[in-house]
Amino acid sequence: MMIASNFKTNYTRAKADSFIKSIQACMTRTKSEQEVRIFAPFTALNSFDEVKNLKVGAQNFYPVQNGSFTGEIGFEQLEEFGIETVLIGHSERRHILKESHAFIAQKYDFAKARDAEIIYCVGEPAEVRMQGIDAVMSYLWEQFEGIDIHYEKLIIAYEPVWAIGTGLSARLEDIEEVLERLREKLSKPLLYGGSVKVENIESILHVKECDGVLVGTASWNEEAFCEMIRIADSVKK
Ligand SMILES: O=C(CO)COP(=O)(O)O
Repeated sequence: MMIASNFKTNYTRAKADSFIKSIQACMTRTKSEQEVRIFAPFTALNSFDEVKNLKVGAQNFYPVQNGSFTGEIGFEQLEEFGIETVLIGHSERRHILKESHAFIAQKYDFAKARDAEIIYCVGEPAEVRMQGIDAVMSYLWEQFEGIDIHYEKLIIAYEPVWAIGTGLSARLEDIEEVLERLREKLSKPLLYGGSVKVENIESILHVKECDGVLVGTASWNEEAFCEMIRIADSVKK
């Protein structure tokens, strides 16, 4: 399974380096078999390759190799650190930073053309959830418009917007229902994100179509993130 941490706009370079080295040690000590990803801020990127199943990824990028786009980070700047996994379509980029779906799809195609691993994020806002599962699925499938769902290195993260950062994850039956409906058309790994923490990760990972988690807040504590990885190692599916 995949256990991913999204640092969002947190951690200095020094603290991120210490965190990542701590997780490397944790995975070596526990002989973890999980695929672990840490999405650190750009300033914290470096080449961390001591543990084969731990990769540091980028939370964002501008869809060019390089060029004249003041303030942006292109793929050339990611490749310098051996970054080969990216987040695309996170709800905070869609709803806070107002990134259009067309631009998200453009980033997707760019990353795919560079053979990057992509964690593609989808999720509905509360007002859609209140209209019921059919409205939720209609909203989610719109987020796949123009997205190659057969791309070999695609991983999908279902993150209901209303569960992100609230401390209240979606109910297990809601997670199961959405993942099962996504599975009707998608063959790639399905992650859940939205207030995952030590206390609920085991039950979430036992959800039938759940192949892992994408964690924000609770993963910013290295002991907690190491414990989540250990719990994932204990889950037999
Ligand atoms: O956005 C998320 C991961 O990308 C989830 O954040 P929280 O775990 O803080 O709800």
